[in-house]
Order: sequence, then C-alpha cells, then structure tokens
Amino acid sequence: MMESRRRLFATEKMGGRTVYWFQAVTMAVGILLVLYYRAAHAPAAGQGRAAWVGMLAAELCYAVYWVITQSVRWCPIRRRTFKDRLAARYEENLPGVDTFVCTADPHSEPPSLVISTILSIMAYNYPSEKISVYLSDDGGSIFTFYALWEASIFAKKWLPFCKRYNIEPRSPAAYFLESEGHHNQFTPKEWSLIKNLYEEMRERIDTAVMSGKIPEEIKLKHKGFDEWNSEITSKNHQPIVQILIDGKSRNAVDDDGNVLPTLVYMAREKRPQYHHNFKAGALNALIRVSSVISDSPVILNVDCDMYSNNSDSIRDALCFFLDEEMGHNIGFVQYPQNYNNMTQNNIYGNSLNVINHVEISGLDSAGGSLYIGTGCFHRREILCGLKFSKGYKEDWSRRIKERGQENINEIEEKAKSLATCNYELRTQWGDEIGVKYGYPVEDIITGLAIHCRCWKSVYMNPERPAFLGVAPSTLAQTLLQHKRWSEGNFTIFLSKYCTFLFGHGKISLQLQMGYCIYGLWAANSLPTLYYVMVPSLGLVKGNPLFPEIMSPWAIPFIYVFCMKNTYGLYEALLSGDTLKGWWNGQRMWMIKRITSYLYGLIDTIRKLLGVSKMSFAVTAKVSDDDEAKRYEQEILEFGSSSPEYVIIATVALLNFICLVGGLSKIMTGVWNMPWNVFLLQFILCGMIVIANIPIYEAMFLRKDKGRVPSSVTLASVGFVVLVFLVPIV
Ligand SMILES: O=c1ccn([C@@H]2O[C@H](COP(=O)(O)OP(=O)(O)O[C@H]3O[C@H](CO)[C@@H](O)[C@H](O)[C@H]3O)[C@@H](O)[C@H]2O)c(=O)[nH]1
Ligand SMILES: [Mn+2]
Repeated sequence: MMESRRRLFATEKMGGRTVYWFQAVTMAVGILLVLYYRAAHAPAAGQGRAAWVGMLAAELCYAVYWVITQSVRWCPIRRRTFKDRLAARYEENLPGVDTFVCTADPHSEPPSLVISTILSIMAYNYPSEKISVYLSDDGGSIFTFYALWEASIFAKKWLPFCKRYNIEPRSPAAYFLESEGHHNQFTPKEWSLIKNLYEEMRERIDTAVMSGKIPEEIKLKHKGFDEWNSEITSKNHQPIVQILIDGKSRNAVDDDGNVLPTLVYMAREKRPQYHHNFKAGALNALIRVSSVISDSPVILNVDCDMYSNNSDSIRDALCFFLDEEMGHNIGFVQYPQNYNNMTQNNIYGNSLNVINHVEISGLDSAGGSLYIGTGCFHRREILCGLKFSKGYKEDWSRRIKERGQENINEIEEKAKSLATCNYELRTQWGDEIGVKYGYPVEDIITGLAIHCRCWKSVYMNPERPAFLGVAPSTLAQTLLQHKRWSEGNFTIFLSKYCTFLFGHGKISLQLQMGYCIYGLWAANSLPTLYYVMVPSLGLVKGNPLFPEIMSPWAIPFIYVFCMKNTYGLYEALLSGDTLKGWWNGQRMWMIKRITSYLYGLIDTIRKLLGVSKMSFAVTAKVSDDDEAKRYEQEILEFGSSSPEYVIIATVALLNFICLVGGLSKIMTGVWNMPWNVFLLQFILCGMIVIANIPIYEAMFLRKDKGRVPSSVTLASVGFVVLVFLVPIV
C-alpha cells in the first residue's frame, strides 16, 4: 500500500537564495536611486534636456524589465523522476506515444540529418509497439520521402544494435561521431559492419539529393514514390500520407524478430491560394492524421534536427503524467533546447544556458515551463483544446487504437482527407483546437493558451540532455532566429493574448511576468539603441549625461552597473558558460538588441498596421566548409552586405570615434569641464568599444570571406557622418 503511493517524481528547491536576495534588494534600491537622480537633476531646457529625458526613459524601461526578469529568479526548482517506480507499477500498461517530427526544406534541413533524428526516436527504450513516428514534410520532397524509406529499412538493423548494447546516443550520425575509437563493448567487426551500412545509406541519400535524381530501380520498391511527378512543387501538391512501417502488421519486425515502431510520412496538401500556417499548420495536420493511425494519448514533438540523446526521455516524461497525486493536472512536459554544435565560448550566444538553467526552472515554479516547440510531451487531449476540470482523469490503460476491418490503403486515404487544404476551413482548428495560427512563435502562444485553460506544465532538465539539435552557426542565422522569436513574442504581448490581460486570474502574476521576459525582448531594442549611441555622442558634443565621479550620486550608477554584470556572470558560470562565453554573450546581447529585436519591433508594428504579413523563416542547419571552419575558430561571420550589419558597424564605428574624439577634446581642454564630469560616460563608451573589438577586426583587419564587406563599412561611415550632423544631442 505504502509502495503504491510513493511519488513518481520529486521537486527540489535550488540553492543560492541568500546571494539572490542580496542582489535583488540592493539592485532595487540602486535602481530607485538612479531613477530619482535622473528625475530630480534634469538640466534646464536647451542645455541637453532632451538627451537627459531620453536617458531617463531608457533607464525606466530597463528598470521595468529588470523587475520582470526577477519573476523567474525568486525560487527556481529542479525535478527528479523515479523510473524504477514507473516500471514497477505501469510497465504492462504504458501508454502509446506519437512522435511528430517536422521538416520544411531539404536544402536547409538535409534528409540525412532528418532521418538520424527519426532513427533516434524509433530506438527509445520503450516498447516499440507503443511508439509511432510521424514525419511532416512541408518541403513535399521526394528526397525526404526516399530518406525515410531508407531509414525504415536500416531501422531493422539499427534498433536491435541499439538495444543489444544499450548504446547512447541513438542517432546513428551522432553515435558514430562520438564512439569512434572507444567502442569495445562489441566486436570491432560488428561495429564496422553497422557503421558501413549507415555510411552507405547516407551516401546514397546525399547523392540522390545532390544529383536531384532517385534511381528508377529504387522507385519501384515502394508505391509511395508514385505520388511524385514532374509537376509537384513544395508549394503546390496533393496530400501525401504513406505508412512506411505499420507497427500492427506481422511483417513489421526487425532482424531480431522484435516489433518495429510505426513510421509514417506525411506531406499535407499545399496550394498557392491557401495559407499553410507554417509549422503550426503541419502540427495540426499531424494531430489529425495520427488520430486515424495510432491515436496515442501522449504526443512528443521535436524539430527535425533535435535527435534524442537520452533513450529514457519517454519514461522520464511519463513519471509526471502518471503520478497518482500530482499528474492529473500536468498538461505538458518540456525538455530544454540543447545543441551539439556549440563552440567552447559560445560565440553567438546561442547556448541558452542561463535560459535553460535559471529562467525556465523559475517559470516551472511559477506554474509551468513555456512550451518551446521542440522536446515537449503533450497530452493529446489538451492539444485538442480540453480544459482542465477538477475531476479530470486520463485513462492511461486505454488500449492502443484497434484497427477494424480497414486495410492500410483505406487508412491512408482517410488520413489524406484530413490533410487537405480546405479541411480546416470554417473550423476551430488553429484557434480553439490544436496549435494556434498567426504567430511566428506558435509554440509559446499555444503553451500560454494551455496554461490559461488551467493546466500546469513541468520542466525536466536531466543530467544527460534529452535532445540535441543544431544551433545557428552564423551571425546571419542567429539574427534571423532571434528576429522571429522576438517578433513572435512581441506580437503576443501586443495582442489580446497579452499575458497580463489574457492570463489575468488564470495564471499566477509571476508566470504572467515570466512570459513577458520574452514578450518584451523586441521592446528592449529602443532603449539599447539609445544607450549605445547618445551617451557616447555626448562625449564629443560636451554633453554630460551621468553624475560626476566624485558625487555620491555616482555610487548607485556604478553599483547597478557592476551588480547587474557580476550577478549575470555568476548565473552564467553556474549554468555552464565559460568566462569568455559570458563575455561573447554580452556582445551578442547588444548586437541582437540593436538588430534582430529592432527588426522584430518594426515588423510587429508593420503587421499591426496591416502592411506586412507573418512569415516563418527556417534557419539553415548546414553551412559551407569555409563558414564551418570560422565557426569552429569562433570568428564572427559577416560576409554578405545585409542592413543589420550596417547597424552593427555604424554603432561600433560611432563609439570608436566618440571615444577618441572625446578623449582628445578633454586633453586639449576644449571643454571647460573637468574630466571627472565625463568619466562614467567614458567608461560606458570604452566598454562598448572593447566589446566591439571583433567587429573592428572584421571591418578593417580581416581578409577572409567572412569579413564585413567594404560596402557595409562604407555605408556605416556615411551613417556616422549623418549622426554627427543631426543635432540630436
Ligand atoms: O513552414 C514551416 C516552417 C518550419 N517548420 C519546422 O519548424 C521547425 C523549427 O524551425 P527552425 O527553422 O529550426 O526554427 P528554430 O528557431 O530553431 O525553432 C524554434 O522556434 C520555433 C518558433 O519560432 C519553434 O517552432 C521551434 O520548435 C523551436 O525549436 C523545423 O523542424 C522546421 O522544419 C515546418 O515544419 N514548416
Ligand atoms: Mn531549429
């Protein structure tokens, strides 16, 4: 009796609270003093008042934002699971799990990468008959289908190999990369055999993609290839659903005679006159298609590059859903986004370490992790719009969908009819049912709606990362991704789904604030743009904007600046960043704010005005050799002449000129003011210049292809001249 009541998971509070509270209280006092000083000491009109008021506005924004970021720092928690108890109680009655993998473009997301993810999911340490894997191909590409077909055959060898030797990770690409040289648990022959099989398969797939042709004899081997003809394009084709492995069929066994998971390819119908709603549209089609094939009560959703790195993740997630005491109101279980292509010092700040270790853990204690699009287990019912009610209880022992008289062709036809363009017309899909449409971050808004239907969620961050994906490895891709994210979250903030309105009374204030950390990314761009330009300009124009260094009022400014950075550094180091990684992160933080977030802000407003439409630009998961090499060496990649780079170069150049100009004016005594009036401004400008050193290198010293193109440098010179001519300070 006692045994059966023991919990399947535990929740622990994280330490470090004294340090946190010391930081929080002293920062709050410091910020208030800064704001008071700003308000009380504004210069007279005509003597730089406008610039001063701008500083006040910027600091006010920072202050509000700082308060918001504290919401997730009060009491972060960590979760632990007891898989042995799960097995002891439920091994015979484990629920089915449907996995949705989305891909959109065979060029930025190579099919060979996609199938490594698929194979890693098929090989979970979980009864195969209960796993179904669905690939949604928004590229509608015969090459992706071909790769999946190859994977369905390779799986017969791969799954037994994984299970026999209990290897990790179970993505063949990742496994063979990692295990080179230390694979002594099995005979070298066996290892080489399977490795060769894998490499040959990859070779065949890559060759097909590169040559744009699939050998005719292969096309004869599966009826699915007949779906493609010369007219089909990614934007215009009929619905395609192909069940490559039917887990219920007797023939679906691996080389050891064990059942194989079900494997399905889907390309929903696309027609130019219908809007397809990007990934959200794909997920909704998958929800319907899977409902006639396996209809499992649990759905796992991963991006095509996010392979499973931990074969126990399904079991970990189920420890939450199946917990007798607390499981009934948990709507989804989110794992962090981790990447396997991080360089040591996080050159583009993409490691998300602090978000993963600090912020989402804090959100978890406030009511639930956000749904971040990949590595997330949902209950099927909540994705379909179910509201939480007191007496709710899922029947986990619900049997795997029985199949009546229908044969596989009939099921495919039925599934196709659910993946047509007009199926959703005049329905609640994309609104009350399924993943929400109209937001570039469909994940966040869908998670918010689920929280507001009174479900909780949990965040699971196991020692061995559950999923590993591909982070953007160029500056352009990083900025593109962050533009989409900041724009998406800001769109939510300005919509009727703004957490303070929509979430009011439904989720805790803490969680409402937590959502706004990301909701306000875009809004942060303006104060930052102001702060990296105006004080520096003030140096050359003789306009003091901070208290002089001897004044007691300098203390709160210095304190806030130092504390913010010290505490930030402390969090970063605790989360696994290196010192240099943190520093690179600071640079990227500035760059993202003055480019991605600014663009995100502008595009959100343009959408509100109706002059632009929502888009979802897929980030590339491959880069050319040259680029990859510079990424390895942590050298910033520019190369093309994009307007974002002009902003970055302009700000860098401007600060350099201001620093030199300001110094020389002080030295030569042009200003009638002593140097200590400007010291804080010099420090700020100097820090910006130091952070920008790699930008100067890219503009003036580097010769490689990734340098800042001279057209960008020239344009930035033009803008700097313009800035000096316009009397804004
Ligand atoms: O029309 C589309 C566009 C994208 N995708 C898929 O969506 C996933 C995410 O796209 P990616 O370009 O990798 O974007 P990221 O910025 O890395 O994605 C993060 O942010 C997205 C929201 O902006 C979430 O959907 C993702 O799950 C989350 O990992 C990929 O598997 C794509 O294949 C589609 O299926 N159809
Ligand atoms: Mn991605």
